[in-house]
Amino acid sequence: MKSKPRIAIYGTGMIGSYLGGRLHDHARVRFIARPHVAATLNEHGLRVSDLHGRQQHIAPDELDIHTHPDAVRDADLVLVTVKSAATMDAAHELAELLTPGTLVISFQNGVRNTAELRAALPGHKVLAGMVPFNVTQPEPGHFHQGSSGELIVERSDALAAFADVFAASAIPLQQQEDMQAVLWAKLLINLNNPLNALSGLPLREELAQRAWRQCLALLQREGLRALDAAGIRPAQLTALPARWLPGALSLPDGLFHRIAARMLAIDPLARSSTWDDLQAGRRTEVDYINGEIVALAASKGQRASANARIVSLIRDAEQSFEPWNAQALLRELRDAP
Ligand SMILES: NC(=O)C1=CN([C@@H]2O[C@H](COP(=O)(O)OP(=O)(O)OC[C@H]3O[C@@H](n4cnc5c(N)ncnc54)[C@H](OP(=O)(O)O)[C@@H]3O)[C@@H](O)[C@H]2O)C=CC1
Ligand SMILES: CC(C)(CO)C(=O)C(=O)O
Repeated sequence: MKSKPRIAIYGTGMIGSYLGGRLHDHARVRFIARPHVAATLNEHGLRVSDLHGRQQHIAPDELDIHTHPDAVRDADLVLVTVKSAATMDAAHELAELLTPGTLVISFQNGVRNTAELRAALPGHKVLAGMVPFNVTQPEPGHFHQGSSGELIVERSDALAAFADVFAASAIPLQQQEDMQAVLWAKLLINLNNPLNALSGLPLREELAQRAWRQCLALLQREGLRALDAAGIRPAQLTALPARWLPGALSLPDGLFHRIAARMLAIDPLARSSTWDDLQAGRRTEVDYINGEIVALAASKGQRASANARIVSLIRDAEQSFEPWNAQALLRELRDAP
């Protein structure tokens, strides 16, 4: 019988815990975690569940948890699941430790993590990945997938040894050639992250309200304009092409709820990872999401004023959080200089 591959989770948080938990029965999963995360998992074990009703619990003594990066040494595959600002540090740590030729997949939001990992890990195969769904932690050690979608990874022969493991773990890998198109399309969706955080509402409640969707439409229109100018065509990740999303989002509530029911098929408690960061008092990824649109627009001689305003509002919220009213924020974004 073939032995199970060794998969290391580098950065055990929402996504790392969930993916690692799912993979546990079909691979030798090793979690590289911060001490407080390791303590939680060692006390409660790891429970993973999803909105389709799948449940799995792994007892503490079955988990292989480490708080030192050294534990990554003998991995066959490393899943990088740190936030974007931590990628460079993770890349340098991995460069010291990985056996040459180890496969690395970035399962992170943002469009530059894979390039950063590749630059620091020239002797390794680094693939871009994308997580379409949301993960929350309803109670310590319990990680819940609150929306649908399949993992997407850059097409590569190197995945042959792992594709069956992911499929058997009910997180199949969809392989695609043009990952920049996928990552930019995901980034357009992630433009909602700061809005969700500023709303103080779960995603489903926020997106059910037209004024919040109009804020998102405004941010996406600026994004699409910048992508057009740069000649980047975002992939289609939702039922509608990216280009049609601002129009659909701007529809009155009744009509939107009828035509976009799938967009609202989200667990009632799910929130964006930017909300998680604000709640935990961490610096958010806003520079790697809305900040990317501001930078791309500027490189093409355009302005993305609404996205720039959102970046500065999130900076303020990182210091002191006050939820926004949707109409007030919409006015603020429309009036952004
Ligand atoms: N949460 C979600 O629902 C989704 C998240 N994503 C994306 O996935 C990526 C991961 O997000 P998420 O899981 O939410 O992030 P989390 O902050 O929950 O988890 C990342 C963990 O990695 C730790 N970490 C950072 N650097 C290191 C290191 N060098 N060694 C060991 N541990 C480290 C962090 O600790 P510390 O905080 O102390 O640095 C943190 O505990 C992000 O890019 C995010 O945008 C994508 C889709 C959905
Ligand atoms: C899944 C989604 C889009 C949820 O907002 C996300 O990527 C995030 O929270 O960072």
